[in-house]
Amino acid sequence: MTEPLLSITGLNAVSDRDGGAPILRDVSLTLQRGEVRGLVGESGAGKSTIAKALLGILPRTVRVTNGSILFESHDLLKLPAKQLRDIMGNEISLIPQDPQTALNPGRRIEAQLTDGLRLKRGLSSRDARLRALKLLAEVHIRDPERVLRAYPHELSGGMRQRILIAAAFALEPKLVVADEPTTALDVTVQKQILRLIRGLQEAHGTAVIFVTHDLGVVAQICDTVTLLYAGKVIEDGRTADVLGNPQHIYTKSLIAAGPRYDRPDAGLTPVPQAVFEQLRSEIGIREGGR
Ligand SMILES: Nc1ncnc2c1ncn2[C@@H]1O[C@H](COP(=O)(O)OP(=O)(O)OP(=O)(O)O)[C@@H](O)[C@H]1O
Repeated sequence: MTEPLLSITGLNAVSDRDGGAPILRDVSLTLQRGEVRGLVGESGAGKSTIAKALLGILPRTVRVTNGSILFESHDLLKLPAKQLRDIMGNEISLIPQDPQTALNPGRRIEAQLTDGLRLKRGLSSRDARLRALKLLAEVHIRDPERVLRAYPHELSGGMRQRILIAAAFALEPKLVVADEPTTALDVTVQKQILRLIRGLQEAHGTAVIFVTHDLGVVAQICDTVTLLYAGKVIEDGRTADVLGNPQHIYTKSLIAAGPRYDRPDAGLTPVPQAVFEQLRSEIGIREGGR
């Protein structure tokens, strides 16, 4: 196998907000170029913490105590601020969760899409505009000329999310981190957006880390998946293997709990309490604590 694009090894983090409670417990995962990996787990599993560590935006109250995040040959946890800034936005970019707040309300879409192309890629205003028009066409926006002139509030939530996706791919990054990008959207738009992200990553050969709490989303767009619980990797592998032949009882229960994108009429079966007890004892979480 070729050298991975990204390799997280033995990552441990604690919360200084919560008296040093563990947030990540020995997390390791790899990502090949062009691979789409889902990071899945319930609220508090540590998905966003991993995404933030990748983007160099961990809050001050989260402290990494051990481990490395190798992106190509650089350990993102050890890189000087300037080099880290060069990588972020250029080689690693983010599709944020909330299209309502992620765009600057006071600037036209053109300015927001062309800044990076001019400042980081040295394109002239004219070339940056042409590139922005092409990007908008790639995310299937009709009438891209009008959209470039618009302010965010003049566009629907689905349109704004498409623009954020275009922006994330604009500089041809090697890795896009998508942080629950479809949570705020209704189900039909959600499917379109997932297909769009998959189409763009295939066309550009970009690797994607896709943060979600939804196994249906994983089934739809991820090649591989890492399932987390309480900051611990519970299962990891190719999506078809993990979903088709789950090894851990937690994974089995989650799949049974649905809703399944391929079984939309299946009922909801909550994960049994005994499964959480088993998980907590395996991980070494004491009663009531972390
Ligand atoms: N700013 C912070 N400072 C300290 N601890 C934090 C901070 N943000 C989150 N945590 C803790 O880190 C743990 C993991 O949170 P994280 O947000 O990574 O989980 P998640 O899987 O992304 O959940 P969600 O789906 O709710 O976003 C939680 O126990 C949380 O209390």
